[in-house]
Amino acid sequence: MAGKKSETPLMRQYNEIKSKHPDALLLFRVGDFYETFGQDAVKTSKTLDIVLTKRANGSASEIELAGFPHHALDTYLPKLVKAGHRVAICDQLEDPKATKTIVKRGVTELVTPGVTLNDQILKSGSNNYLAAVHMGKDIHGVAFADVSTGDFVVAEGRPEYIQKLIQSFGPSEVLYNRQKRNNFFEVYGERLYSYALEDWVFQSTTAKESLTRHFNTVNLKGFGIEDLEDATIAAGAILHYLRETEHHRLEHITAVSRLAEDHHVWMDRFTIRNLELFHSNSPDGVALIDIIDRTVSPMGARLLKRWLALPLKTIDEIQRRHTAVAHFVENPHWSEEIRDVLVKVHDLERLVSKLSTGRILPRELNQLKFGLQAIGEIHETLSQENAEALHHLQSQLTPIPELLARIAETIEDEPSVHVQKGGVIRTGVHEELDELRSLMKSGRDHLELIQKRECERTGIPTLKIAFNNVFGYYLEVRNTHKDKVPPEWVRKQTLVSAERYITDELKEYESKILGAEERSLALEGQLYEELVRECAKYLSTLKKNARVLAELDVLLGFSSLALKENYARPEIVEGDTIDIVDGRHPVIEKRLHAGEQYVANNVMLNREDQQIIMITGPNMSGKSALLRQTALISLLAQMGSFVPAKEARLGLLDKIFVRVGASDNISQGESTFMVEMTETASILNNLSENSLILLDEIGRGTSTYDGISIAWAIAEYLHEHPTKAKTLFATHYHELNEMANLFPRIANFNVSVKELDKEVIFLRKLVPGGSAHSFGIHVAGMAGMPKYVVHKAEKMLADLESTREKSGKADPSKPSGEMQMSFFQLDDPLLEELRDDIKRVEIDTLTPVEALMILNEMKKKLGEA
Ligand SMILES: Nc1ncnc2c1ncn2[C@@H]1O[C@H](COP(=O)(O)OP(=O)(O)OP(=O)(O)O)[C@@H](O)[C@H]1O
Repeated sequence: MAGKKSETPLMRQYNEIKSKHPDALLLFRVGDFYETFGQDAVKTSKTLDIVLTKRANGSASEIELAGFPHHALDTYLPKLVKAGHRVAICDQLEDPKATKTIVKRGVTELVTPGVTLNDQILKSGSNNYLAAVHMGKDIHGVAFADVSTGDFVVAEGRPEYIQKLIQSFGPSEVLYNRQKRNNFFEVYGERLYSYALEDWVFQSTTAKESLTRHFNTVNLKGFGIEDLEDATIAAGAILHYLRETEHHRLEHITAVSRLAEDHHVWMDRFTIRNLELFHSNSPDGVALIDIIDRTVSPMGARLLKRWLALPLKTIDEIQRRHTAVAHFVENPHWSEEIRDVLVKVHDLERLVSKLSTGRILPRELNQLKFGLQAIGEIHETLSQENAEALHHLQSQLTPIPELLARIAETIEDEPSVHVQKGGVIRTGVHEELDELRSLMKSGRDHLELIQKRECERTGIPTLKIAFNNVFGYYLEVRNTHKDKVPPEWVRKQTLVSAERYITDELKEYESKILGAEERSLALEGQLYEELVRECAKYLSTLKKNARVLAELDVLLGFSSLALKENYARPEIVEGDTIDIVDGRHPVIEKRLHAGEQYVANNVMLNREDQQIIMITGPNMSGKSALLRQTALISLLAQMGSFVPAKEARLGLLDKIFVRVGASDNISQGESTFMVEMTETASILNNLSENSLILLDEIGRGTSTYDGISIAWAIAEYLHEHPTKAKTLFATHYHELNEMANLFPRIANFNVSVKELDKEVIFLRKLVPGGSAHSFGIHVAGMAGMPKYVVHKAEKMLADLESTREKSGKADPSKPSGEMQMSFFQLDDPLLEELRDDIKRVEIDTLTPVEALMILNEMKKKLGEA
């Protein structure tokens, strides 16, 4: 305990530092070791599988202890952080030799899952985001920062939007306001790695001050976030946390940018999950990103993820990307050459961050050199091509030949790992350094001469000169030759089989050599720092270059994908058509067994005459694949990629919704019908004219009639809704085929199968028309059900169908008067008035209280009638 009299000074110092970081594991540097004590030691020994010991705590009490050598930090730190610990690294802040009292110590870095620059913790192709969420009254603000790349973005909007962003960005750590803990977990769930900050951090003025101070600006107007109060507060919380974790050199965070909700295609988190964009939903599955990622640099891989999470909505920008990809596709050899150069760029973005924080290693400076070389070459190649499509990239790429030359002239080709070890700065860079080095060399040469001379003089053949830290250079004599040692040698140490001696001459040269060495190392360190500072002047140009190279990498990746997988350039058109010829599912087509061929299909949707396609077909026929491929083709197109189809004419989408009937999600433990309905309800409340909606077996989470009725009602709602959102509805309720007769913009298609002697052969071709029955029993047979079960089921079905036909009841496909009546076609005057009331309501600006008042008003009208 702090302040206890019996405590050793070391433990007193430890306790004092630990009290400032109670929730972090404190790695306390003692000599060559990092030590942990008490509960920290218990956790550390468990996580790292190292020995837990006990030692007297300077008093009668004992304390647990676990430690490891300081050079093992790179191995152990990632393990601790990946196990979910926050780790405070406490170093010795002064040379122990320079002080007579206890060495000064302090925390130099607090490493948490969301804040780290450690290459062993970071994944090269992914960003490592720290997020902060500020929950305003109705609007939430979010900020994402990746200290390893300098990325810093903010957004604000309704909680669903922020949830979706959090899902897309996948932060490693999320900061929130301790006072709003319950609310935070209610909205964002318990699965995130989160950390609570105090309420005062989430204040508008504090945040603004901290941001303007960081960016050295008067206000935040230049970043376009001035009016985003909640987002600004979140961004402020991030900066606060970075300071708290001892990250003070953040010059590489050069700007904060705003993610505008209306700039990108809206996909909610259910859609992202159901389309398996980033993760597959089955253990052995493959996600879309795994198929489309053909990038060759980590920066490209990260940018691709960003593009996939945020597909574009502006025709010009999308077409600019397509045109560049087309250019690469048309010039494959030339493109491959650029890719070969890009491979050499390394992770320029992360190198820039290391520059800014001053933690760049000599060989990383050489990587920067190769990156600069590559930039020069690529710039040159792009300029020669002089293609309109590439102008945008070429014009933003800025070679920095002077910096390239400076690094090349200064750093050795094969420098040692740490500058403290020397051997980093080239000869010819600094006169004094060269002199010191030759002094060291001649000193060492002279030592060799001494050794030779004394060998001859004394007749000791095995005499050798060596060095240790305790008494410097010495002469070592094996015991057998002890008697030949001259009297002027001074004995320093006796070993089992040898003795060690020093001489005046040896010490004279030692001081020359050591003095030169010390001075030369100091000088190298100084020159290295100067170079790093010089490089840091180019931070923002380097960052911009990194960004351009990342974009180039992604576009080249798209072209490689297009060539290898036979993708075509989509035509982006004004209007609302989706017209895909011979479309394929990008992931499934790669996962078929040998000999199987993916069957391509056409899909045509528009708001005028084919708004909703009702797709029936037996289980396993390929309905889900068809639905998803339609969304994925649009999504790929709006990211800037070519698409797996022969042709595609695509009107821009602004929202994509995918919902899957409950039982398809059973593996995720979310099979309740309630989840299915909640997810679907959120689509119906967020429709837009350019939405694409995919409903896969919606309604099957409940009994058949319930399910058919709900599916029917949803399809009818979508048809009647003024947005006329394009919809693909997969179902094995063939009863829904009746809807095509009643609603002009609903069309029936089925995924065809051939029946041969009660065998079902999947043809996987989408053809017009409904299907007569559900084939479920055939599939049961295929699945190896005992024959008895299959026959019994066939008989039961036949019986049920004949009973139903006789009674003519409860079949929504033979609509009763009520079923046919559409909500929007009611002709009762009172209901009409109510309908008008509803239509007048402006949901966007409606407060809950106003909604209640309107409802009350309507109830009154109904009561009076
Ligand atoms: N067009 C296609 N060409 C070749 N194989 C396909 C095609 N579409 C689907 N498949 C194969 O069929 C399998 C089942 O497809 P899918 O899941 O789309 O069927 P489904 O009709 O939705 O079935 P369920 O109703 O049981 O969910 C896929 O995993 C894939 O292997």
